[in-house]
Amino acid sequence: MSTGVVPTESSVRSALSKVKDPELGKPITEIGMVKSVAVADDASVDVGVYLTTSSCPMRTEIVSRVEKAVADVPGVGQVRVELDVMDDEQRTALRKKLRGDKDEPVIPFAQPGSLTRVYAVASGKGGVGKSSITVNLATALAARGLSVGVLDADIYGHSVPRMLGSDAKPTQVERMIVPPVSHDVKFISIGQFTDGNTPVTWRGPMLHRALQQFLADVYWGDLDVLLLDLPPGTGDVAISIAQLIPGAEILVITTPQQAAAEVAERAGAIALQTRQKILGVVENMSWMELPDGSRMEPFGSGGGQKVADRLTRAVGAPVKLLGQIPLEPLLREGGDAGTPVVLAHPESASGSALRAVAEQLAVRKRGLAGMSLGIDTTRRSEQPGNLL
Ligand SMILES: Nc1ncnc2c1ncn2[C@@H]1O[C@H](COP(=O)(O)OP(=O)(O)OP(=O)(O)O)[C@@H](O)[C@H]1O
Repeated sequence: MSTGVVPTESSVRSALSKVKDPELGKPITEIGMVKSVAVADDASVDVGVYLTTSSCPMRTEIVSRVEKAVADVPGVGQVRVELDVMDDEQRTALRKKLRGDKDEPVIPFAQPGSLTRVYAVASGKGGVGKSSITVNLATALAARGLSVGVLDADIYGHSVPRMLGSDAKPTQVERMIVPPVSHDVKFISIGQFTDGNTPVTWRGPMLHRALQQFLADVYWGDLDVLLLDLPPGTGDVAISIAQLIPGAEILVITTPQQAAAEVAERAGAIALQTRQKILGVVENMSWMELPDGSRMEPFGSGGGQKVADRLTRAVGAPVKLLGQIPLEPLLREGGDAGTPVVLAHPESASGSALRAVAEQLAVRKRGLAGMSLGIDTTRRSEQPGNLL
């Protein structure tokens, strides 16, 4: 581009300050990723960029962001990007910059004053669509401009990566784990740390430790919302979450079916023991629309409202049915293809219903919805996991 303007190193650096690392979400100039900038007489520019690790999965994206930003600087001719890898000292400096100088990482969401809303998505039974709903709510909230993370703690299913269409592995910078991003959602899954489809058979303490690590060692950045996809049932993980993030609120997923509603209600009742707040109930697979426009209810009706009513009575404050999601092939196809239905077909029946639930979560003011269950748990069963 010959505009007569001569590019300077400072104009190039100022353009680079607008380039963010795709995973860390920070300007590359701030986190020590710009190694060098050289502007030649012929107005071509050489930029040296440090990657955090040599196996950085985002290298192509980083190069293209840098090339584009520099090429847009008036007067710049050819742009060449040369990659290098940070040494240990640089990585330590980066980790300290992002996480502070603490030896033991803390769980940011458990700190007083944390602005991240943490929603634990729970169901009594497997297969009611908990992961599908988690992923759709996450991407719908991200599409609304919120900064969103998903922690897939479903040791039996860990289907979040597939539903988000990404098999990218997290990047490790010393002890800090940087989550991959798909559809603008940062995500970490137990599945990223195991081989293929090997079932995870961790129990109690090991699982607790893994969750603690995912919450403390993962660099989530400043999230507006963190969604946790819990394994079905209550048990160990729900108790761990309650201990690790006492402020997490429970979103209960059920189908309209009586039996599913009963177990979902018990899953919600775990909150009574852990004193967590219940955010609301979502009923999935509520009806199927037939070609003539009529609705068929393969799983019966009323389960979601029943769970909401029973939980309302149990906690003594309103628990709302936040939405009913129809059974629709597009939703399953979105999950299989890795593009959630709220993005692939936002106007579909299931897409609209899910977006309406996301809207309620997005506009929710902190501390207003959900109720603190001021119940003395000490006199209840000592083994809350036995509830189910
Ligand atoms: N409303 C829906 N319409 C069509 N298919 C759906 C719907 N909800 C979920 N499914 C499909 O049902 C299957 C189970 O859903 P999903 O994996 O989300 O359930 P889950 O409760 O997370 O299960 P698990 O706890 O076993 O991991 C998936 O194939 C998903 O695509």
